[in-house]
Amino acid sequence: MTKRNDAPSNPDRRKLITSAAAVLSVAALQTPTAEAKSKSGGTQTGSVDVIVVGAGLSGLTSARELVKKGKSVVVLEARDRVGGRTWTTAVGARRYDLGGQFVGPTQDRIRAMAKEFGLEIKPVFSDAKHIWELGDERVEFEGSVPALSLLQKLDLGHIINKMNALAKRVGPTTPWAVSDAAELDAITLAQWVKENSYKKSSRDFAKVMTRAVLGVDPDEISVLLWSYYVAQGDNIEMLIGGRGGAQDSVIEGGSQQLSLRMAKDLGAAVKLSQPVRRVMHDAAGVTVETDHGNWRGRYVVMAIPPAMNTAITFTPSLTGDRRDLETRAPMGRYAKVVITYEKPFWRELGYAGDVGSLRGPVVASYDDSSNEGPALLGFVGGDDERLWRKLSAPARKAAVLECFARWFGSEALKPLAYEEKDWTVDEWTFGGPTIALPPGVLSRYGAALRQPIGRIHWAGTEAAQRWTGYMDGAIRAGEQAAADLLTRLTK
Ligand SMILES: Cc1cc2nc3c(=O)[nH]c(=O)nc-3n(C[C@H](O)[C@H](O)[C@H](O)COP(=O)(O)OP(=O)(O)OC[C@H]3O[C@@H](n4cnc5c(N)ncnc54)[C@H](O)[C@@H]3O)c2cc1C
Repeated sequence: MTKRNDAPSNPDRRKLITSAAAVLSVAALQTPTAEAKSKSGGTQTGSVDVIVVGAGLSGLTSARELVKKGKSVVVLEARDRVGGRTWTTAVGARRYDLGGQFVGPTQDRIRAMAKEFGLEIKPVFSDAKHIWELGDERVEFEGSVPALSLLQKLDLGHIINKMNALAKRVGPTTPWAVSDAAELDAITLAQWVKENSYKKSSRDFAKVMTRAVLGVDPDEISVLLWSYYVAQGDNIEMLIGGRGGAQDSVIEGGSQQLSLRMAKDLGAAVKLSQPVRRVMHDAAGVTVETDHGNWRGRYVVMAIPPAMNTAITFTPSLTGDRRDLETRAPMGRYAKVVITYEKPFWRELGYAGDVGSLRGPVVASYDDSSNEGPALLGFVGGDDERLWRKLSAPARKAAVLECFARWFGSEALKPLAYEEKDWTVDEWTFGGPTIALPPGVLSRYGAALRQPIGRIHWAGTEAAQRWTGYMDGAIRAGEQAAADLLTRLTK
């Protein structure tokens, strides 16, 4: 069970808690009767303005914004903890993030929330040598430009510039509306890179990039999806960048603290271990069924990955574009490993700890040292994850440590502790870090990512209009869903 031990520290937050308590007591008064039978036959547990499904960053943000404006909410969460794809947990005697972690310079919403909670955002160590391992070739370099041959650099620069220009044209909000959306959605990123590059190193680069960023190989996603994703995060350099990029900084003490702090403020409104099984909706309201009873609300916010909705029965069923989207929206194949050490031996050898590699299974690594002590982290994504997942636990660990030993020497084989989390086999996420839409989906069904259906609104990072797939996007989408509902609730 996740600990919730943070005390309120500033007057604004105390005000929020007080208003949350007031709203919850009003909600309790509105409860028809604690044991009354609902229309569907289950036990009626309570009645609120808005039911939020999912206590990740997005759902909790929605709930928090609604409570701030005096609305009553309940947040129903399947797991026995809040935070969803953010999870700060024990790695040996220390604590690290096994889910979402990095914060970039233009991720304003997560930065604002961290600041509000008094959490420190610290740059990742990166002022040393970086490693790229493409095929059997290993290149080491300092600064941001990899030590490739002139022709390789020109070729890579060419496709990066071309992709950035395409992303700018497609834009971060309605990629399905560009005139050639169907055309761009009909080809895979792999095809596009092949047609627009001459060097194998550029194609290898694309594979490292999509495995590390989305947990898929370039032949699995459409070029429209990738341009949209790049546009949401500004440009490729920002998406893949360490210092100055999306991997610039981390929240000291772990990202899950944001959700823990929000849940603490929301108090009894957050219900853990309550998987939602059914959502009944009509013109009068919504009834949401969990294993522990039913909740009645005026609206519902579904703050879970699109594919997770397919495990819930909607009555009447979600027909049309939304259902088509959900059944065609796989998550990336993504695992994260954290390895702790006595000392940061890689730094002593002049390395930053970050690597991009195609040799597998670890596709990207970073220095993960914090106040807790020295550590390295790695991602296993795309096809490598599929193969790695099939190994025994000791073989998976050995394969990961082998990567770090290849990069930083045999000291890497003597960790204090090792922990892995394969989100692909997680019951309540189905993969990570986010959806990776294959060709033909975004141009047809993209608008359904955000379009409410009657009293059902969609949040979750996948609904964001900036930084989709990221923690920042989750917060933005949560804020947007709350703002939309506040407009409807005050009509
Ligand atoms: C390994 C990994 C690394 C990542 N790294 C980064 C990073 O460095 N930086 C970054 O910004 N982002 C990163 N991300 C992405 C980031 O974590 C997510 O974008 C963000 O946390 C999503 O939040 P959310 O609230 O939208 O969804 P979630 O966190 O998925 O929350 C949804 C919640 O709904 C619950 N749920 C699902 N089904 C039901 C149901 N039927 N009933 C009730 N509850 C249900 C789930 O248990 C979950 O708690 C990473 C993700 C992963 C997996």
